[in-house]
Amino acid sequence: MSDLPAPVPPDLARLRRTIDNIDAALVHLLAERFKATQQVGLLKAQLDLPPSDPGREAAQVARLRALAQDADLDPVFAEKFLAFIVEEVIRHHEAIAQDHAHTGSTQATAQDASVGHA
Ligand SMILES: O=C(O)C(=O)C[C@]1(C(=O)O)C=C[C@@H](O)C=C1
Repeated sequence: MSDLPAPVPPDLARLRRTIDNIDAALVHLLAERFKATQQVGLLKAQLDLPPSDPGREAAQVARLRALAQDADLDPVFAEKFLAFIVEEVIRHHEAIAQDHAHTGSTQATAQDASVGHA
């Protein structure tokens, strides 16, 4: 019996490299999305708008479900994935609004956030 790890079959290794590339792209895409929503949170706090917008979310869900269907992705999964992200965004918006309420101003402007200074 050897302690060496079992060799990974070439097809599995190739597919895992593709998966790793896709996961990296997802991380970068999510980072960009959160940079944009950070600016939205600052704007909403400055304009005294509520953190969540159920009408906007309903439109996003309808659009993503249709896109998912066209792309052969389970629309239920697409909806859950969006809800997971939006829930986190709303938590961020609430924290920014609280900060704004306590200090009288948000620590960064939406413009600062757009160039990565937030
Ligand atoms: O578009 C907005 O108003 C946002 O705050 C962004 C966002 C999103 O992450 O897409 C988050 C919360 C809202 O309920 C709707 C959408």
